[in-house]
Parts: sequence; structure tokens; C-alpha cells
Amino acid sequence: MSEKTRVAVLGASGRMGATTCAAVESAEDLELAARVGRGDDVTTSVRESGVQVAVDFSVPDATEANVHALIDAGVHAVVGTTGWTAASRGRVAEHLAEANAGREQPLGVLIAPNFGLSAVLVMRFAAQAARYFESAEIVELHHPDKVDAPSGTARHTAAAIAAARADAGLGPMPDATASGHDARGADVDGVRVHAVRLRGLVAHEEVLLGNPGEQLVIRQDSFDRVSFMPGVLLAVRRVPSRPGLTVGLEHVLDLG
Ligand SMILES: NC(=O)C1=CN([C@@H]2O[C@H](COP(=O)(O)OP(=O)(O)OC[C@H]3O[C@@H](n4cnc5c(N)ncnc54)[C@H](OP(=O)(O)O)[C@@H]3O)[C@@H](O)[C@H]2O)C=CC1
Ligand SMILES: O=C(O)C1=N[C@H](C(=O)O)C[C@H](O)C1
Repeated sequence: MSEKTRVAVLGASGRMGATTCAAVESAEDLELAARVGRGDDVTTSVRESGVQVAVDFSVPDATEANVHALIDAGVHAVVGTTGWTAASRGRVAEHLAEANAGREQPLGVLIAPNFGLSAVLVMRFAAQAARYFESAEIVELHHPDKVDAPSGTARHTAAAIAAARADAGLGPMPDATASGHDARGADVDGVRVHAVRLRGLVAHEEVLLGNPGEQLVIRQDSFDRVSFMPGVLLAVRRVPSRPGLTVGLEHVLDLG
């Protein structure tokens, strides 16, 4: 039997971290080697436990520093935490390029705004549909303990819709709003995003696309955090053979 991959979970006592620890523990080919939380030294934790792949479900303020520490420690990273920007992703790509120069087994970092298959497919379908509709808006709905808004998934969806519209030569969406702009949601790359926070919800997204006389609604619901686990485990297994930075689970699912 081949050796198990040794995995660390950062943010291990959080909602996603705890679910990920349980998923890793039940996977026959993986071993949970370290649980890392706020205040723990990432480098020491992963080095002392011989970790090969780390999963980060911490907080937006900490995730970039965690990833740089993992690269310095020679550990592959799978990142689900939100808060990433083009600039922070660029710094990670640069750090990886430097670290991988001369490494026999180059390191990989995979950042995914959403590991749920239904969410990955919503993003893909929305990007496909966007070129055919005058209007597109996003409603993301989450549990009220979420610290960031709009969600990372909604930001990624908006960026994909905006890119598809630009490719198709579509201009700004029709909107005659002259007052009460706050009620129109956030403007993410020219796409309006509305964030609902409601007790009882987990993670949900709806993309509304409109044309004269018709509407397309694309919706996904994560009712339970276990919905993210097949995607997380797939990323853990694949990241060692994806050197450099990968953004989005779609690339691992061959949808990229
Ligand atoms: N990509 C995806 O599919 C998904 C992504 N997410 C994202 O994952 C992130 C975590 O979500 P969730 O689990 O709900 O949040 P939680 O608040 O439940 O968990 C975050 C955990 O991170 C810990 N933490 C804080 N600082 C650090 C640090 N420097 N290093 C390591 N751990 C730290 C916190 O500890 P303490 O409590 O002591 O502060 C807490 O235990 C969010 O950004 C969320 O949007 C969520 C679901 C799916
Ligand atoms: O905080 C959450 O819960 C989630 N965060 C991610 C996001 O912001 O997109 C993924 C999913 O929506 C759940």
C-alpha cells in the first residue's frame, strides 16, 4: 500500500476547518497530521509534523500570510478562505515561482472560492449564459456568522459574468435608478451583487439573467458543509501535481 499523504488543517476549530478535519480523518489515503489555529506558528506546526499538503480555512486577514509561510516550509496549499485579490494572488504566484526554481518537486497552491460542485457549475453556467442577456444580477445568501460580504463566490461569479459580457461586446446593463443607490447592492465589476444574511442558511447563490419577456435563474444551495468536502479532498490529492498557482476548482474538474 502506498503511504498516506500527511495533511494539516489551518483554522481547524472553525466551521469549515472542523468539517475538513473529519473528512481527512475518514479518507483512507490521507492522514490528519496537524490541526493549526489562531496563535499557532504555521511553519513550526507543519515542519514538526512532516506535513505535505495544508488546507487553509482561516480568516481573510490571515490567509495570505499563512500561504506564504506554507510555501517557505515547502508545503503544498489548498485554500478555501475568502479575501483574495488580484494583488495577493500575484504575490503568491511570484513567491511560488521563486520557491520552485531549482526544486525537484515544485510546489502547488490551489485557491478556490467555492469547493461545492453545484457552486462551481453555477459559475460556469452563468459565464456561458451571460453573453446572451441584457441584465445579470447575483443574490448570495449565507448564515449570519459570515464575516465578509459579498461572498468570494459571488465576486468570482461577477468577474466571470463581466468577462463574458466584455468578450461579447456588451456594454453596461440597463438601470434607470436615480435615487436609493444603496438598495441596488454592491457593484462588482459592473455586476450588482446582493448579500442576504439569515439564520438557518448555510451558503446559497442565485444568478438572475434577464431579457425582454424572459428570465433565466441559475441557483445552487449548500445545505450542509459536507457539500464542500469532495472538492476539498480532490484538491488535496491533485495539488501536488499542479505546480504554481491554480485559481478555481474548475481546473481540477477539467472544466477550466
Ligand atoms: N471555498 C469554499 O468552498 C468555502 C470557503 N469558506 C470560507 O472559509 C473561511 C472560513 O469559514 P468558516 O469556517 O465558516 O469560519 P470560522 O470563523 O468558523 O473559522 C475560521 C477559523 O480560523 C481560525 N483562525 C483565525 N486566525 C487564524 C490564523 N491566523 N491561522 C489559522 N487559523 C486562524 C479561527 O480561530 P478563532 O475562532 O480563534 O478566531 C477559526 O477557528 C471563510 O473565509 C469562508 O468564507 C467557507 C465555506 C466554503
Ligand atoms: O463563509 C461561508 O460560509 C462561505 N464562504 C465562501 C464564499 O464567501 O464564497 C464559500 C461559500 O459561499 C460559503
